[in-house]
Amino acid sequence: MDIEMIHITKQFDGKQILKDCNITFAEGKVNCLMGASGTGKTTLINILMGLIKPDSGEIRGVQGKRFAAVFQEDRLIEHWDAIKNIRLVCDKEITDEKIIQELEEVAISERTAKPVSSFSGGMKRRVAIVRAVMAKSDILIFDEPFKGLDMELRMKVIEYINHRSKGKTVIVITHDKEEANSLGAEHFITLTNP
Ligand SMILES: Nc1ncnc2c1ncn2[C@@H]1O[C@H](COP(=O)(O)OP(=O)(O)OP(=O)(O)O)[C@@H](O)[C@H]1O
Repeated sequence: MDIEMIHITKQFDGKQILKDCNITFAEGKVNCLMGASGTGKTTLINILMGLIKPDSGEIRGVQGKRFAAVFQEDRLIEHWDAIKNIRLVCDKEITDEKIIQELEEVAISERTAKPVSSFSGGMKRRVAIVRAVMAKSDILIFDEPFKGLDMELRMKVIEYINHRSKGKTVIVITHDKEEANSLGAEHFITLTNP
């Protein structure tokens, strides 16, 4: 079943951010959410995930579904190593070797047992991406996931995501249409100011 967000409205401090917003995300496809800064893309996905309550509106197609997300911030536990950060969301039977193998796919082959506080911004980003991909989920959300990654790493990470998110409903927020195309986006939604 597709995800439907129907008549969603949201105000912050009296300012209307989302006004009667009607959006469908196609099930099992890569959906690309675009729009200028401040049009409420992050707010919309926070509402979708149940992290923010809308002022009004309805959401269909998410009952019993599990979300995993890469937010604009990495949201890692800084004093934990990469493996432990990822393990937090994985099935118990996933081995350290498997996690290391996935990290290698995004070109992290050293420091996996060191606190992520010692990682570069781009390394932290990739740990956050692997963590979301390895989490048990039906709906995978990426909010500007490639910030801080150079072109070569970006391509590597796109390949990794494409390979590992097959069959899931993917929602990616990006300003870059080419990036969306490389991720195989088939469904494009553009938010505008109300
Ligand atoms: N918790 C909050 N309290 C008050 N205002 C907020 C809050 N969260 C978001 N806003 C405001 O809502 C508007 C939309 O923010 P949001 O982050 O959803 O936009 P966006 O489209 O994701 O932007 P960007 O592309 O820059 O990430 C902004 O004007 C922002 O300042």
